Amino acid sequence: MTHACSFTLSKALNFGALFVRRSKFHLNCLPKCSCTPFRMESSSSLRIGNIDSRGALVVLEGLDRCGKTSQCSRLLSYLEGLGHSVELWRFPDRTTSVGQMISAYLSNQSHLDDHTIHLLFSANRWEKRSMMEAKLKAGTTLIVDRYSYSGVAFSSAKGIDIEWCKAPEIGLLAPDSVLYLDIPPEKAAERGGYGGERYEHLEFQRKVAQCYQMLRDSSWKIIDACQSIEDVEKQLKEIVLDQVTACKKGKPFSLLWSC
Ligand SMILES: Nc1ncnc2c1ncn2[C@@H]1O[C@H](COP(=O)(O)OP(=O)(O)O)[C@@H](O)[C@H]1O
Ligand SMILES: Cc1cn([C@H]2C[C@H](O)[C@@H](COP(=O)(O)OP(=O)(O)O)O2)c(=O)[nH]c1=O
Repeated sequence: MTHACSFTLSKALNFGALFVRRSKFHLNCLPKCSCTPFRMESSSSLRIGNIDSRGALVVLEGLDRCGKTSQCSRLLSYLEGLGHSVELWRFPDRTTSVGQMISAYLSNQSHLDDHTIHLLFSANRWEKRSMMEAKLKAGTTLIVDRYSYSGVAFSSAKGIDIEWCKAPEIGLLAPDSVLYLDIPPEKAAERGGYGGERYEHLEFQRKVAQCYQMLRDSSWKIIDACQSIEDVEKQLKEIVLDQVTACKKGKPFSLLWSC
């Protein structure tokens, strides 16, 4: 078990280092705005007429306890009720061996260098990337609880350079919509349920909130998460349905890092 873990860890770190190196190449080669839409050719695309219909990639982001989990499951039921193909995903995905290392770190059972854990979070997204693309192309909408923005916000809140944090995320699929559940850190802390996990401290969450602000782009919708669960849900449903419709009509994919 220890062996398997250290093997995976070394693989993940090699992979991370490779990405940070390759990202320099990417940064130099890509146009300034790397979210230029493009079509990904594949025989497995769902083609309706001459349109590449696909599922939407919808990401929920925000501080711990902002209400992501509650809203993700409501969105899932809503879209399923309308007859859409939809799945709920979350990052970190703690089911993989990389995910188990992350889980041990978050629950303070292991200690890792800040850069190392950052690359593991990123590797955890990369190991799901091809599955993500396949699902979307097959027409399934993915509602994702946390994504690259969490990766960058939480690591840069520790003082790591933000561009360094973004680098290993370059080339992942860009979300069609990022729903940011906005809540003052003090309010989120009042909701309780802060367990023993590593980042569940008010002072750190304040820094994370500031870092999230630097990541906002045109794909973001900011929702006041202090409203009732039902009011938040109503707003999210509208935004998500618009995206699902746009993607069904063949909205092109984009890649991170979004501008
Ligand atoms: N809009 C809301 N108003 C009040 N309480 C909420 C709201 N949304 C979620 N909660 C409660 O806050 C806690 C954390 O919600 P959860 O959905 O697990 O957040 P997250 O997944 O972002 O950590 C839960 O007890 C949940 O019932
Ligand atoms: C996805 C991701 C999460 N995190 C952090 C955010 C959370 O504090 C923690 C675990 O996420 P999660 O299990 O979603 O916790 P919660 O339900 O409280 O939101 O990991 C990162 O630091 N980097 C990442 O890339």
